[in-house]
Amino acid sequence: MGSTVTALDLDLDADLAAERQHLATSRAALAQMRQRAEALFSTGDQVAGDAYAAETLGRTLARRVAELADDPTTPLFFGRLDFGPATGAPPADDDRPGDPDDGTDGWHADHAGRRYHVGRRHVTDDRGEPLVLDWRAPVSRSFYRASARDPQGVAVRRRFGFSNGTLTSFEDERLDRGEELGTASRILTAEIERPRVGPMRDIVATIQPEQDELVRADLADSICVQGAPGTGKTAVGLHRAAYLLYLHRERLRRSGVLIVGPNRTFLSYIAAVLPALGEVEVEQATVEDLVARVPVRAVDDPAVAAVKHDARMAEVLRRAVDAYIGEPAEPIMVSDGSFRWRIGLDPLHRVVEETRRERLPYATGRERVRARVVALLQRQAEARRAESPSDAWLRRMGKATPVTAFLDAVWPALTPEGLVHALLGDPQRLAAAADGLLDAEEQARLRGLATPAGAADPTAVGATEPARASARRPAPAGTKLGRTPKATKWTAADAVLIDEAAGLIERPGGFGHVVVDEAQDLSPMQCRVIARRSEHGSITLLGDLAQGTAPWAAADWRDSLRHLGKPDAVVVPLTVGFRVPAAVVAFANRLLPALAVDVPPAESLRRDGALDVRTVDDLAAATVAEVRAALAFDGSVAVIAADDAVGDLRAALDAAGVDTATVDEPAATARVTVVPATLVKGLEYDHVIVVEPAAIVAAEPRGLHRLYVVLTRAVSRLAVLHARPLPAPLG
Ligand SMILES: Nc1ncnc2c1ncn2[C@@H]1O[C@H](COP(=O)(O)OP(=O)(O)OP(=O)(O)O)[C@@H](O)[C@H]1O
Repeated sequence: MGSTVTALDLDLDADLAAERQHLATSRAALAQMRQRAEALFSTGDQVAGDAYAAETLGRTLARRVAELADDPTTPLFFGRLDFGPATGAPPADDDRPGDPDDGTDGWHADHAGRRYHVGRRHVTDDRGEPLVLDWRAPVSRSFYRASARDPQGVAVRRRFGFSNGTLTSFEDERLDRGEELGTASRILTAEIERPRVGPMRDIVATIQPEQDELVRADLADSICVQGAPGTGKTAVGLHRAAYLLYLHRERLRRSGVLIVGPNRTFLSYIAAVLPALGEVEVEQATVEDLVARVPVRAVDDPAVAAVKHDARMAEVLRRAVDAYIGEPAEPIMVSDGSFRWRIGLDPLHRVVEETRRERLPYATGRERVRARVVALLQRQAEARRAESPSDAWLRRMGKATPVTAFLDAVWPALTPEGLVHALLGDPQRLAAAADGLLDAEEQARLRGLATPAGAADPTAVGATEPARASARRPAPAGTKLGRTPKATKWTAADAVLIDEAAGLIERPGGFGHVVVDEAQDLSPMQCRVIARRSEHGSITLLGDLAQGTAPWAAADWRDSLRHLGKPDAVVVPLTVGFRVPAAVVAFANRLLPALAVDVPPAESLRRDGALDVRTVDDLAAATVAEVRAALAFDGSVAVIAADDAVGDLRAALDAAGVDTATVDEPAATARVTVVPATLVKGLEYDHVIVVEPAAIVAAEPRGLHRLYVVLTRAVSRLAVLHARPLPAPLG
């Protein structure tokens, strides 16, 4: 084709120029909104009535300023909706014009003939007219859900292409003429094929309809998303958090939203997504962070950890707490000036029994018993003195030595650490609590006495590779019980038990919504950690049973949901992959039959990408050569190997003059990261070089699952280098 300029080209140029103008106007308006917020912030203390009000206002305004930050490299809007003229009557079961638009209708008469730009946040001009609509606004929903079959009143959907914040192109779908691009959209393709660098980005511009359905699920709904690698589970969870915060701002600001991820590396990888969407107040934590009441200074043998993470421990602990509640043995006598009050054994029995039946948190129960004893004293005093005692009298009675002594005898004060310390340190106490739940061998393991099952000599001829690998690691020492809880060296599993105990003793505070990523790896007891924090809220559970690498990894989401206290949550599959190219998915999927999980197969949207599986003699030299070749392309490069091979590979790359980073240095400028296999879950890199799969598999009991995770990290290219034979399913 020649370069004849057609009328259509001129139209397109004019359109593009107009859109650029709208972008410039919107940016200027956002800058003004921010300036106004900053001006309010600096004068906030003058308008607020008192110091407290000034502080609250200051915080609100500071947040507003942060929310209005404009990142010149991210587009302020990414789409446009042109609603057609209102025609015909609305369907009978639908909203009427003028009804509040809840976004669930197919009738948009209120929007007929209007045009909206859809972006990351609302931007209005100085008269309050919208220049950009937040992607979470009800009307923006049509940007994600309208289709040729159900246009929802939209005549044209326009998507914009950007390069470094500059608007470079657009793509129209005339839904009113039955045109729809779906996943054939050039702009979607460019976005998913974009070379990855740095931390995770939001996907607001290209959320797909089945993802949007999850993102916009009701706050009351708990959902579980089962999705193959790269189907956007993490993205969906983060966008759901942002969406719920938008819709229920005040409520969730009070109760809070929590994101739980598998480790710090992952949390720092996703940390920038919510702030980029204007959400700066979401707490992100690992389960270890949530249970960090005690420092972890010891490591359990896997067989011991398995018992501590078992759901039966919840009942053991509950019984252990109950066992502290005793029977009253003698009456209470309190001297009160010239009076002496006496409460006999019968009423005391009734008080304890009644309180026990209420099944309150233990510490609340203790205070309830105290209050009931004081009430009995009060009744006697009133009968004798014919007047109501003062509050000070009630407080004094509550603290009277005989009352406290009674409480200490029948309902002693208890700390979570103290409870677990006593349970692990006292065989009789443990035997009583575990009777019929844990066998003698399991009880011995809890007390650190039993030889862990299967702990044959790891160096013996014929010992399995996992046994040899674990022999290279320092032997786990288990809990080192000191004389007091403080002097005890606790393990990570102990911290979970202590959190369970805390939940029995005190009523924990909860979040309005909790998003749990990589949830397939949670043990039943870890699920309960989260259940306690979402008892009155909802959860979004994200994971892939095929990627379960923990010894207690879930085999069925129903079990996890039960432990999470949300047995009725729906399990929704996501099956379209946005990360891993089809050829790489096909290679990794060869492992699936060996993983013993029932998961729906996923299909990749990506037809591009390259897979190269090679036998090599010298792994280090081949890795260096492969990294050099990868650096010729754009994007990030990761070398992934068994944990104990990482040091040598990094040294080889350093020696060859290749600058490398570790996963713990997210700000590092090096494009090459050397990643231990156990830390790569949830992450992605443009070009992935997997070194010696057999060693990755051999390093741990669920090594094949680990390898499946490792092989599904590549966005564009995967090279697999091996000196030993490939694990059977891949060979
Ligand atoms: N609708 C979308 N548009 C563009 N990119 C998307 C979309 N959905 C997901 N992605 C991209 O696909 C990649 C994988 O997404 P994400 O990490 O959320 O997947 P995941 O299911 O959590 O993967 P894993 O199981 O490996 O943890 C990310 O780069 C994400 O930005």
